[in-house]
Amino acid sequence: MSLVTLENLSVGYGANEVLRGVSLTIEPGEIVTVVGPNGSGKTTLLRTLIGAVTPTSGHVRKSSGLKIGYVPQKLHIDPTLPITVERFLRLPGGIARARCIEALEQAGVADLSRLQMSALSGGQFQRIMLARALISQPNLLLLDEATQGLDQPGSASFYLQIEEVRRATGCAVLMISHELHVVMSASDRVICLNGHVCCEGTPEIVSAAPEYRALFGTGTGGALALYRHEHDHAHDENCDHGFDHEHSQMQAESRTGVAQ
Ligand SMILES: Nc1ncnc2c1ncn2[C@@H]1O[C@H](COP(=O)(O)OP(=O)(O)OP(=O)(O)O)[C@@H](O)[C@H]1O
Repeated sequence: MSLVTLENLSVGYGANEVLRGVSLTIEPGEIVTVVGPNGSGKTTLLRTLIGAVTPTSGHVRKSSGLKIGYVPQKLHIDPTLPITVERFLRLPGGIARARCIEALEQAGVADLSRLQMSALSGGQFQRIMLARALISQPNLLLLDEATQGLDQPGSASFYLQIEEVRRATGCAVLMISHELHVVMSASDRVICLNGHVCCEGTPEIVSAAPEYRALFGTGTGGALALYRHEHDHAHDENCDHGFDHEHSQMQAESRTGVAQ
């Protein structure tokens, strides 16, 4: 049974309809990446999943026993606040120390528990956010641009950790990222969102960074050209991702790891 099923979901803020007719499923244990241009509704999709936004129409069906862990796009902690990593993770109350340590281990940062939150590097901070999301032992992990601000090795390492978390816990992962060349190596499926689901398919690894940069620099059309479009639906006039299916001959490697 699917962990989550979205049926014909539409979401808006006042008169601004951000998502329309979105249908998708998340299966247990799969890693799914959502790509799409700025403002295409990616964050809104995640926020709808966690119940922070109410859909205007359609349904969100969750399997019984679904537990979601959420790593938000940004979390600001007052740098003058003296608080250790362990204390921060146990803040909600009732969290056993052993569970806290286990989550830190799953996030690959067991050695950071005694550090001050203000002393963490950007990459370490995100690992702590990951540990925080893992504390409740979720079977669905949502990541919203979780590597924003990290350098490429930092991002690659973070996503390898996500794969390790999936291997160790069996949780499904739904993540948003712009770093397609890194993220897609870890993804089973990519969903292209632009208000609606433009298309979805299996990702391919882009081998050469210059090609990646060239494509990424061309905006949405380039970014979305990074994976093969394996769908067979006809595009309607609302789909404006600007991708020419006849010119998708990207150099790609087999699923061996992150791009160089
Ligand atoms: N709380 C809100 N109130 C009103 N409008 C909002 C709110 N949150 C998002 N929007 C609008 O909804 C649209 C989609 O925003 P959303 O953050 O979901 O897109 P996104 O694809 O995640 O964008 P980005 O890639 O820039 O993070 C944007 O036009 C945004 O201005």
